[in-house]
Amino acid sequence: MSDKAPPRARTRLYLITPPQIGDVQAFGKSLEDALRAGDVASLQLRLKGQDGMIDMQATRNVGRAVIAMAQEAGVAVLINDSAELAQELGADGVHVGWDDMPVKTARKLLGPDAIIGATAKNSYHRAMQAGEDGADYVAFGAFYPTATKEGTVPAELELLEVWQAAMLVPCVAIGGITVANAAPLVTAGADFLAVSSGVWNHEEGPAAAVRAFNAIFDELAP
Ligand SMILES: Cc1ncc(COP(=O)(O)OP(=O)(O)O)c(N)n1
Ligand SMILES: Cc1nc(C(=O)O)sc1CCOP(=O)(O)O
Ligand SMILES: [Mg+2]
Repeated sequence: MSDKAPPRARTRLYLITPPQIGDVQAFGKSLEDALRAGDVASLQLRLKGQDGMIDMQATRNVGRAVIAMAQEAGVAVLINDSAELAQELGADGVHVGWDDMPVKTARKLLGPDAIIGATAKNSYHRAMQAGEDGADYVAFGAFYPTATKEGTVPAELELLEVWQAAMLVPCVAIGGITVANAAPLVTAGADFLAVSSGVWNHEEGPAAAVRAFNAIFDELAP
């Protein structure tokens, strides 16, 4: 038996919805095209009101339109902030931040098979705690400036390097990621890149963005 750590897996894309969606049908079509364009590991429904809090009704509307389609395409669907809503909508899991439900509580509610992700911002300590509490991944960020979320803190590549070398819990990189700035995060050890505007606002459209991210992952695959 070998005591060597298993080889690192190829980095994968973790899509995050725009915070507001005006036309749910048009978004559904755009998402379907994006999911057909290349590998996408997961999709987070992150619908926010003007106050930055989860928009429950928008999440329900978008969820009913896209969750089954994404799951049929092999994409795990997570709901931002609300484990209860994840349960109600039949999603695969929830992403929780520092001010949201604790990881342990979400696990109790959703059970052992649910995917529970946790925000670590730029804190290795918070990430360790989330891993100990049973998170399936930890998310470091923000690696680049972003207009999608207020109040982010800058994160350094070294967090990914150190985490990848020492820990088995997968790490996600988030914050202002585009096809133009993704490569260093892949090389540093991110298991997943979580991307919102870098996909939905790509100049050639979301499907082209998914293709371009996957080309980067292929090129830099370990
Ligand atoms: C994959 C991923 N990472 C981090 C976050 C941020 O979560 P949080 O700090 O709770 O902030 P909001 O997204 O709720 O504004 C995330 N959503 N997804
Ligand atoms: C939701 C979120 N959380 C962040 C964090 O640093 O924890 S940054 C961020 C915004 C992600 O969207 P975009 O890809 O458009 O920058
Ligand atoms: Mg949150």
